Formats: sequence, C-alpha cells, structure tokens
Amino acid sequence: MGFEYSSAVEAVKVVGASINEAADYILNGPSRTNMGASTSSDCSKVCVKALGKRALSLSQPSERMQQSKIPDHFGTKMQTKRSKFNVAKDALNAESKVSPVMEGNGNVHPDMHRDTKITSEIIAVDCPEELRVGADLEQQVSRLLQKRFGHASLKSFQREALAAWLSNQDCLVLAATGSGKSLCFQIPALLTGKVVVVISPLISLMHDQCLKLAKHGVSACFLGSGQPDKSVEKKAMEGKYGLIYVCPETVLRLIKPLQSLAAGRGIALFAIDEVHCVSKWGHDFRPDYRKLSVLRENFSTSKMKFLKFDIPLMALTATATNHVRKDVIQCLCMSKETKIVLTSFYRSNLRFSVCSEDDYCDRYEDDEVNSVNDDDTSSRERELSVEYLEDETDTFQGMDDWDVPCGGFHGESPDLSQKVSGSFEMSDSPMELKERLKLQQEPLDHGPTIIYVPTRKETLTIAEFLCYFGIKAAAYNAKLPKSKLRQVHKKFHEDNVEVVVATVAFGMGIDKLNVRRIIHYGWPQSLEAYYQEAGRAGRDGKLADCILFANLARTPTLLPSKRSEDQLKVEYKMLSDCHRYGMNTANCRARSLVEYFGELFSHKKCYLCDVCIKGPPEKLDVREQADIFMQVLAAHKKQYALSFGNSGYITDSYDDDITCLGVKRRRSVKKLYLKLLVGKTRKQSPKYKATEIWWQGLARVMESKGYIKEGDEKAHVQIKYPELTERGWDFVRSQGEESFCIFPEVDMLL
Ligand SMILES: Nc1ncnc2c1ncn2[C@@H]1O[C@H](COP(=O)(O)OP(=O)(O)OP(=O)(O)O)[C@@H](O)[C@H]1O
Ligand SMILES: [Mg+2]
Repeated sequence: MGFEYSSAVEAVKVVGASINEAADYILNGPSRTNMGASTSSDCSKVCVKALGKRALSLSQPSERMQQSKIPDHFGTKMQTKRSKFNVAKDALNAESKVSPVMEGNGNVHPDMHRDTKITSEIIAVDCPEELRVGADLEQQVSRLLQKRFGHASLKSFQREALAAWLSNQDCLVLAATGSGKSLCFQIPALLTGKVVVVISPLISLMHDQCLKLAKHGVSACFLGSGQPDKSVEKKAMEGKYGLIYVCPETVLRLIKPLQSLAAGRGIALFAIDEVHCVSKWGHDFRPDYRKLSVLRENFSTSKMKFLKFDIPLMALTATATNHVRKDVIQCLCMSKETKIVLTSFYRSNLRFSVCSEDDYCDRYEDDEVNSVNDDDTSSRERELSVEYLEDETDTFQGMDDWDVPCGGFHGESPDLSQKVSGSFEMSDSPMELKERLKLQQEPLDHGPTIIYVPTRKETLTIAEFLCYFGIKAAAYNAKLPKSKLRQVHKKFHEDNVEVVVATVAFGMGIDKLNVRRIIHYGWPQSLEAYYQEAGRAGRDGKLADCILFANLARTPTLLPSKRSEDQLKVEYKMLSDCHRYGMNTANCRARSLVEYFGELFSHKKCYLCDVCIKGPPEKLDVREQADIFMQVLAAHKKQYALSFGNSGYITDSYDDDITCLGVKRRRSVKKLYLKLLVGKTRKQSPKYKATEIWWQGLARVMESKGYIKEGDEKAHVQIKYPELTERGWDFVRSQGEESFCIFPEVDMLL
C-alpha cells in the first residue's frame, strides 16, 4: 500500500521524520498524532468530572438513550453501569470508529474508512442544572478549537449559539458571510459524540465542509444525489459519522432511520444551514426547505418518549431581513424561546464596485427571448430555462440538491430601531479611519477569483475564453458531470485553478480563505444573492474585490423560471432593489448592502467602495425637467379623469366608445407607460434632448423621493406606469422657482 506524496510530506512536517509516527499520522489523521494519549486521558478525566454521580445513576442498562440537561448530549453508552473511564472512551469511539480518509487524489471519499484508534476528541462539560457556558467549558472548547481547527478562541456569537444549544434551546444565528457559523454546529458533534445532522442546500457546500472536516480529522459525510457511494447513507444511519450533511429532500425521506439514530448513538442537534432558503419571500423552487418543520414534529418529546427535551434546532444564515427571520422561526416550528444570535452583516475588508460592461448587451441576441416579460409564458421560455438555467424546477426536482439561487427574501426598509450587537461594533475613530484610508491605497494581492454568470452556457464560454489567454480557468455549473465538479472544486481549493466561472451552484457557504476577487458578470437576481456570493471573497480578512460588471444602460430582466404570480412580484421587487444598487452613485455600497438587511450601519461610510473613493457626481438641478415630466403626467391624468371620472387610474390599454358628430366609434386610448410619457415629455420640450434612459433615471429618482409610484398591479424592475402621489400633485401645483438638486443616477450619466 502506498501513500500519497503530499500526505507523506505533511506527515513528516507535522510529526517529524520517524517513519512509524508518520505512517500513524497518515493512517489515523492529525488528531491521533497530535493528541495521542493525552487526549484520551485528558478527556476521560474531564468526563469523569463532568458526569459525576449523576451519570452513573442515570439509567438502567436496558434503557435507551435518555436525555437530561447536559450529559444527555453525550454518547449512547453513557447510561451503562460501566466505569467512568469507559464511558468517555465509548463516547470517543462512537465518534471515531469510522473516520474519513482522503482518496488518493485528496478528495474526500467518506466511504473509505479504517477502523482507527481514538481519533476524535470529546470534551465533556460540567453539567449544572442551570446550564451556562462557564470559564471551564470555555477553556475546554478553546482547547478543542486549537487542536482541531487551529483557532485561538470562540467568537462571541459562536459562544452565544453554543450556550443556547447547551441549554437545549433552539437558536437562530444571523452572522456575516465568513464569520464562522459552521463551528456553531460542528462543535456540538465533537463535544458529545452524538451526531449532528446538517441540512444544507448545495452539494458544493456539503462537499466543501466534509473536505475541511476530513482535514481536521472529523468524521463527516454528505448524502444525496451528489454522493457517489450509496452505502454511505446506511453507514450514516448506523451512526458512523459525527456529522451528516444532507439536503432537505433527502432528510424528509430519512425521518424513520434518523429516529433510530436518535435512539441509538443520539442526535445532538439539527442544524439548518443557509436557512433563508425556507423563506416564502424567496424562490419556491426549493419547497422542501419549508417542510423542515418535520424535524420538530418527529424529534420531540411527544413523538420520542425517551427524549427529555426536543432535539434542538439551530438555523443559520448570513442574509436575512426581519421578515425572513420571523418566517423561518414560524415555518420550522422553532420554539417561542428561540435564541436569536445576531451580529453585523458588514464585511469591512470587501471593496465593492459597479462597472459598466459596454459589450454586455451583445451576449444576448434577443433580449425579448431571454427576458421574462409580464405576459410571457411561452414554451420558448421553458426551453431556455432547461437549456440555460440552474433553477429550473423540472430539472431540479429529480436531482434533490444542487443549485439554489439564494436571495429568498424581500428587501425591507431598514429597521433602524434594531441596534445590532455583536463582535463587529465599530466607529469611525481617527485610528480606524487612518487604517481604512491606508487600505484604500493597497494594491490587491494576486489570488483566486470566482466569476458568477447567470447561465450555464456562459460558464463554459467564459472559462474557455480565459483558458485561451493562458489563465487556469474552469467552468462550474449543475449540468457538468459530478466527477468533473468535484475535480474543479478540489483544484480550486488547492490553488490549481485560478478562476472558477460559475453559476449559483458554486455559491453559498463555499469557504476558501484567499479568494481575492468575486466578479459578477451580469446582473445578479437579487441583492441577497449578490451579497451571499460576494461573501466568498476575503475570508482570510484581507482586502478583496467584489465587482459587479453589468450593462448599466439596460434594465435587468428576470431569468426564466417557473414562478407563481406572488413569487414573480417578489422577485421583481428583489431585482429592482438590485438594479437600484447598481444605478446608485451617491451612497456607500457597503452601507447600502448592510442597510438592505435592516441593519443600522454604524459608520459614516466604508472608505473602500467605488462611491467612497470616487465620491458622488456633481449634483444636478433638474427642476425644469422634473416640472415638465410631472406636468405631462398630470395632464394625462386630468384628461383621463375628464373621460372616465376619477374612479381609479386604469393602466391597461382600453377601448372606449366615443360619439363624434353623432357617429359612435371605438377608439383605443393608450395607457401611459413610462416610454410614452418620456416621448411626450421630450416632444413638449425639445430643449431637453436627454436620452430616453436619462428620463428613466429621473423617473427612478422621482419614485424614490415619493413623487410618483407604480400605477400597475404587476411589479416591474423599473417603474412602468407612473402615477402621481399626493406629494407629486403638490410638486405639480407648486409654482416656486426652488431648485431641485439630485445626484444623477448612472443612467443619467451615460
Ligand atoms: N473562532 C474562530 N476563530 C478564527 N477563525 C474562525 C473561527 N471560527 C471560524 N473561523 C474560520 O472562519 C472561516 C469561515 O467559516 P464558515 O465557513 O463557518 O463561515 P460562515 O459564517 O458559515 O460563512 P457563509 O455564510 O459564507 O457560509 C473558516 O475558514 C473558519 O476556519
Ligand atoms: Mg456557512
């Protein structure tokens, strides 16, 4: 049997040149060699201390796993009347009987196992009736963190989440991308020897995490269509892995086996990662996320009599508005006492910018075909969906996991009353300002890049294009063979691929520390999706660029997909918010993004984004143009009211009967949509030769200032049937000569 060269080199680096020790290291993983005997003895001591009399008197040997306050989170054999030492050892063995090994190519192959000696560390915790994370536990967890993951200490939000779990509370963790949410559910598996079931929406994400855990010597597997080895599921249900990553579709199928697992090795926690996928304000092409209430229904004391408390749920996301938070708690039937752990969504090392991509429009031969227009339900659209997109329900349902374009929520106006607490408290102190200004000047290191494109086809063409110019690029989309995807993933992680050109399939949760650039080539479908994907950058804390390249002269369109009417509305709203973000020239990008998620941005600005660096454009006094625009709109409304009375303003085309010289005729009265309004305005005032998109920009500004509103029931990305508001009528009536100064939006500058 031979060893992989890289494993051997690593082993020698870690344990020295002793052949025996190096071989041991390769076979048993880093934990075995690092912790060695001390682990088991240390651990047993801690366990003895922690379990005390209570553990010994807990139950009869015949009893199934029982829960009490804390020791109940420990291994299944705890209740047997064996020595305390054995209790700890059993728990350890439970976790480590089967540990993952790396395939020859370094890929995780959870099926390949060896019966190892103790390779996992379990730290028992003291278990007072009232559970608290005391200094003792903190120290023990710190030790575990250092040994397993190489981190010095828990972050405060991780501590809070763990404290909630320790007291058997449900918990909703809202923390920025890259802040370390995964540890919140990984530690419970290591602490207890029980299984943690992680519900995750993407195979790439599950794969990513298993790969990492394997490197740290933690046994984990993922189930679902991406799992090449079908025997893994059986092993997982027998309790051979500490962490089981599973997509929602699969977990629904596995309720019974999971109940057996809970009765056997025990389940410490259900973690629902990327929990925003639950939200009904998002995409309903992942409805199974909404069905995860089965976890509470089936793993509660009422269903499983031997449980002393419901198995806790931990829900985690980096992008959730207040609305989504409420929806998640309700939809998953989380307890009323759910602990909400909230940190800032702000990522201070990300440098956001928006660039115009002039040739972009050429990519689409026919915009009409690719866009979802309001009445478009053509078969052509469906054809395109299947061919190009990730999120097509038909192709997706059978696969049970792959791609979930994220961004399942409604942008809300910021709830500024909710002050965010947590580890990201900052202010613009002179020191910090200096630091940030310094950062501004810093050249960006070379490093890996992810380019997000809207369609599968583009992943291929752009990757090919880059390869032609000698760049090591690879495409990643759901339709590529799974073996190829695993390979791309692995090569990217090993820095053998410089650029991954991906669809949303390579989005959420991907954790590669040194990604220096995230480029969106084409409009994202929502700010949620954008911020999630941008969050792949700079996870090492160093400066990273997040660049949005788009055709700024053209209003973005929704990609074709099956949607209900309600959903279509929501998605238009989300795309519209994203469009506004791109068109904005005056607000700090980081501020716009963070406030979009309802957070109070506690800085003046980020000092890094394109707006902060370039500064806003000069203000324009558009009083005259706005006057004409509003007068034309008012005149049309008056004309309409004369003909039809004041009973509402119908925006659809309509026919009406008119009597002309005693002869009744039908004439068609056109609805006043924005283009027509702009046409009339330009005609009325040839002095203002501004382009059509200039007026569109003005309309957006007038809308955001509350002078006009959408008059159509349907939602649109860009206001389509403008209607005057009360404020708008006041504007029309006002005769003053006051100036009306605005920051021109991007389309007003093009
Ligand atoms: N306590 C800690 N100290 C230092 N680094 C940490 C700590 N906890 C986690 N990390 C590191 O933070 C990085 C990001 O972790 P993780 O993937 O869990 O982020 P996340 O919050 O889930 O992000 P996303 O929302 O993008 O999924 C990891 O590389 C991890 O090693
Ligand atoms: Mg994550």
